[in-house]
Amino acid sequence: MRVDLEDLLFSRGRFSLRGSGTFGEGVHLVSGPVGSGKSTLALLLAEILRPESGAVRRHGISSALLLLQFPEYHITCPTIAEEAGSWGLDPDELLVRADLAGRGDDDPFHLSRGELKRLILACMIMRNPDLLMLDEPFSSLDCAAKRRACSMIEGRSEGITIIFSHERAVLPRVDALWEMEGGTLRALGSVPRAIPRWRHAPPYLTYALERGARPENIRLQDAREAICRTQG
Ligand SMILES: Nc1ncnc2c1ncn2[C@@H]1O[C@H](COP(=O)(O)OP(=O)(O)OP(=O)(O)O)[C@@H](O)[C@H]1O
Repeated sequence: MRVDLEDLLFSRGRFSLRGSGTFGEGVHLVSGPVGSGKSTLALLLAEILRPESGAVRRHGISSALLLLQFPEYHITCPTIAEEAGSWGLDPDELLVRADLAGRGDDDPFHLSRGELKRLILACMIMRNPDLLMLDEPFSSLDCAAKRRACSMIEGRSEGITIIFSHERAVLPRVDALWEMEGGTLRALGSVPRAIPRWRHAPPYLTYALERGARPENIRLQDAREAICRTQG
């Protein structure tokens, strides 16, 4: 199972996106500043946008889902329970998973944006597609909800998960790092070897690296453990 980007080129006004590389099984983080092109890449990978030249080729993938940055765009039903049904999911199970038990009869638009994001993310994780693309899954969430979203993502035992995010505080364990800068995608490689190459690494990782620590992954706890090991 993999997705190949072959010399991708996409232009919109003065903005151009370029990228090549392969997304294999596991969790990938495409990080980069606001406006660097992460959402555009997500739409190209989801085949919603078409490249000017080059190609996105999927191999061995039979199902794909894209979590849009604005979760309102996913809503199609007047109640949360019906929304669950539209995904082919059991409403009670979904509501527990999304920490929204007892809210099945509510209008999805009455949820806060963070609650809505949690709901749609839970729908997608429960559908378990081969290719799951998550555009800014942590925005609008508080720290506890970000941590819950991270464990949902880490709980996926197979398939390809690609996270597009500028989040630099609460992150999940990942297998590979990519960086988007000014429309250019750079493959940094697999974690942990890629961590020192990450220009927009969260401050806690930079701090750990500067002290000679070598975190095994990108989470705060990985940086803490690495510092502990270094200090004996
Ligand atoms: N529909 C559009 N029409 C014109 N320009 C757009 C459109 N959508 C995005 N852009 C521009 O394309 C560039 C890349 O935008 P994109 O949304 O992909 O960035 P991003 O890295 O996802 O940003 P963010 O972190 O804010 O989500 C930006 O300069 C943006 O202003």
